Amino acid sequence: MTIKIQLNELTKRFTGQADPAVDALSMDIPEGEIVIFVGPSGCGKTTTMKLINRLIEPSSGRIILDDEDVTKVNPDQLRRRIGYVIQQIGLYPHMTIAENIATVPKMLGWSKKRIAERVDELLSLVSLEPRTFAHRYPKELSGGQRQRVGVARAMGGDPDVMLMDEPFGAIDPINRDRLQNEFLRIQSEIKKTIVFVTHDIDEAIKMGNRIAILGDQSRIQQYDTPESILVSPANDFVADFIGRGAALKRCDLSRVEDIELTHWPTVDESASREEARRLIQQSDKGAALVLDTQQRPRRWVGLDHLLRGGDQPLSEIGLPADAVVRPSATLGDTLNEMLTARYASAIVVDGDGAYLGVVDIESINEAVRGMRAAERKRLRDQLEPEQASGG
Ligand SMILES: Nc1ncnc2c1ncn2[C@@H]1O[C@H](COP(=O)(O)OP(=O)(O)OP(=O)(O)O)[C@@H](O)[C@H]1O
Repeated sequence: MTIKIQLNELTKRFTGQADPAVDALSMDIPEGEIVIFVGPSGCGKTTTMKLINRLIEPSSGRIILDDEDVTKVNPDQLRRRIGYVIQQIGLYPHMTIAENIATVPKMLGWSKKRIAERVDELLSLVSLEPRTFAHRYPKELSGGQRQRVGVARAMGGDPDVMLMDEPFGAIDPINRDRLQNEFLRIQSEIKKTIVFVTHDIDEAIKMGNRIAILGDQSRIQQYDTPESILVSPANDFVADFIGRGAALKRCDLSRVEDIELTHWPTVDESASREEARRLIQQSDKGAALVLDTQQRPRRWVGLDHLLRGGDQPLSEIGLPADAVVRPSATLGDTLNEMLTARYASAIVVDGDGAYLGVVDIESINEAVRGMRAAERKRLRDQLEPEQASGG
């Protein structure tokens, strides 16, 4: 892991303020990752961002970018290496979209041709058709479109680092979700180092490779991957901040393919009712899954259905085999399916629809226990070398 930005005892005291707004913040920001600052209102997130690009000058401490101390370099030059997106977007209203995006490339003295190409490229990247949007003014765009222009403009000079201060804060939930997904897609291609501020823990978990949960004066309460924060919050502050839904949120980070599936008795749809009954009675389950000739689940047949008499074939009794998921489904989505399913379980099938296994409450419980155990092991492994050297 290469460290892109290092903050070293970074402190900001505003004049006339008794306490520092940011107090001796030290952290490493890895290259190519999205690091999220999340914390309550007024804890110092925005101030910290502005310290990194020196829109606010630190009272003390140092900022190291690419192993170079940039605490004292020319701030204008520093800011050309760092893109900045703010919540109110801050597009220049009297400039067209193309001119807005061209701001930094112009300052960098790029040729007209190179700038025009870059503007087109960036508009396409954020899914705005250049011919339609390049010559409009900001007021002729929707909020979400303006937000995308904000992101495109911050990327104008192709900076390695982007600071994004609640970039999707003012956008309605549906468009917000879409912009987040689009942004993650773009990031998977461009792999910038991104510092992203939000006060929404769900956004932090979705967007972050790492999350820094900040308390007052930007004091780090925990700085770790979303998984680790959800499975083992470092203290009560973090636990309160991530809230009661932590186990459920953790489920959104795991996939069916990562867990052990449960196996229910399966029976061919041409088999006899007698055979189905024998299979169920031999198992510890109350039902069997009827599969067609291509192993695709068709029906759930329970003992009660079989005991009810009649001579319809297995394919015509029981209940439809609904709640079907693929291995790539998240456990969160799978839980959702399970809640509406007759047997409180979801059937897992491969790409051809053939039966692979079942996820039930017990498999989810088992998965959560496994995550906790893995987390405990990780913490032990972290502690041991320290104990060895300290002891
Ligand atoms: N220019 C300033 N002069 C004096 N105090 C300031 C200044 N800017 C911010 N502060 C104070 O510093 C603290 C941190 O503010 P900051 O804007 O960094 O918080 P934040 O975590 O980004 O909050 P929010 O989530 O509400 O945007 C606050 O107490 C704020 O009042």
